Amino acid sequence: MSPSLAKEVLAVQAPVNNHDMVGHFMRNVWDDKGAMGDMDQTILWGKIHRAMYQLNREPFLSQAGKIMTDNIERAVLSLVSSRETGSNLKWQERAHVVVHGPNEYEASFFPLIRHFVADMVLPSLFGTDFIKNYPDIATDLFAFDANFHLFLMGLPPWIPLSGLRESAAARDRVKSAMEDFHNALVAASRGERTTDGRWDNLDDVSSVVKNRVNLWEEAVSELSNKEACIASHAFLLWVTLINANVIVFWLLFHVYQDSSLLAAIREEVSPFVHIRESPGSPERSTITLDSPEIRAQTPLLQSAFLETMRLYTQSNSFKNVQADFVVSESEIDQNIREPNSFVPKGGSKVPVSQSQRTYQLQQGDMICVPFGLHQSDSRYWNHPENFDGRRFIIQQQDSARRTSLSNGRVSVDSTRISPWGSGASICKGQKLSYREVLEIAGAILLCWDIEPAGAAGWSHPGLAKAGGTAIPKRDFRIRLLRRVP
Ligand code: HEM
Repeated sequence: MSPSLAKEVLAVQAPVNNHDMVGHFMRNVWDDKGAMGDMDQTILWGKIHRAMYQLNREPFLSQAGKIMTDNIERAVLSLVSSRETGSNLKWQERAHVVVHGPNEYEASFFPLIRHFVADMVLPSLFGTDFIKNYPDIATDLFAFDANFHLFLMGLPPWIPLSGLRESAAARDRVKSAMEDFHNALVAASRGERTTDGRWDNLDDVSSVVKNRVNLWEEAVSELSNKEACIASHAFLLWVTLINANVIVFWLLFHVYQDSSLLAAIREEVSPFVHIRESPGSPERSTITLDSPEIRAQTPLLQSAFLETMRLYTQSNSFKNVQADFVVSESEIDQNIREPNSFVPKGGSKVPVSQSQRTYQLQQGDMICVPFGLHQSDSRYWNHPENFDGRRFIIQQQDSARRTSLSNGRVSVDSTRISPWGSGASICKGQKLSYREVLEIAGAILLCWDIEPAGAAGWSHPGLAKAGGTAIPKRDFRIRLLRRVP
């Protein structure tokens, strides 16, 4: 489906929605026993869903963004470290870190990055007590997600397929953690304190999560059980962890193997990552991130980020049509899709008429918009199978902004892909994840040298199925050297 058609089909005012799909999804994937599909849809798609929009708005963005940035500044120099024990650095434990010498380590690349990113972002939404009480929540979430496609098909956990039972058990643990967390927040909002001290510090839970808990609590009093509420919290945890973490990994994977791109990105980002070295006592070295400037002044890093999204996100948007309506493809898309779509007229050829690019959709139709297909369509992209970190860079004639790129005024064109979806169900974590990926990737690129540990060099580890962005098929060991003394 061409981009202009996708935009029209998913436009906020188009008579389509995914409400039935969400009911089906929650039943199969999150095992909510049909509770969400059965509940009052005006409450679900009214105030409860609307509360999710706050994730893309202030004050949430500044508050959560600050917590995340503080976490990155505190942790990036200890991405791997011989001085920290594994107990408080889960990402090191998962990555099987081996210490080779002062400031030199070996680790499994994907688990290291995936868990590091999880530990940076989760407290900004769910607060520190949640992570303290459930330090293995990301591990469980990933174990569940490994068989996401089987759950989506509606397979019951007892089917003897490899790992399905374990994934279902991990899903149950995630749901039970969310229920415990929900109950703790409800108790705290009533002024009750837990006697065991596990939930004494819920002040740093984000406003959005607290608000959602309150709204669900109101709705739950009308419902026979909490299944829908718990599944909804688990869903938020899932969407937080299945894309950005993986994107950071693939972005680093491609940038580190291209020395000229790596050098150019480091040059571009370094004015906004302030490193204070402490030679002789490296544990006292610090970094601080200039968040607004990282978002405003790093077109090359952002182009590489978008290129990573183009190659690895495989988003599909499913919708049911609620009323008949008509959509039209743009002339540009028609010509790209069918370059010979000209018809003879008066001795010459003119583009096909608007009516030939128009489609009638009927109430009851089901639509799937496969964004990932467009992202790999050679009619839209030169050598779409290759990673080209500069692909989204555009010249910006009228901007005073200069970058370190040799050709002067440049910017990024983020309109060519829609990895966050489109329309009413567009990703509500778009802005937070933009900041998350740029800051984490930028800080790691400046603080660490990374090269493959195995003889196979940078050969691609292949792609495995996952609920969100495609993950690597096999382990990839790396050597890391800290650049900050
Ligand atoms: C690079 C990272 C991310 C990508 C590529 C991504 C992509 C997506 C996509 C494709 C959808 C479905 C859109 C549709 O159905 O049309 C979605 C939904 C959603 N995402 Fe993200 N996402 C990312 C990060 C995040 C993060 C970090 C959060 C949480 C803070 C988040 C929260 C959500 C929510 C709440 C929804 C459901 C929206 C709704 O149903 O209205 N996402 N995301």
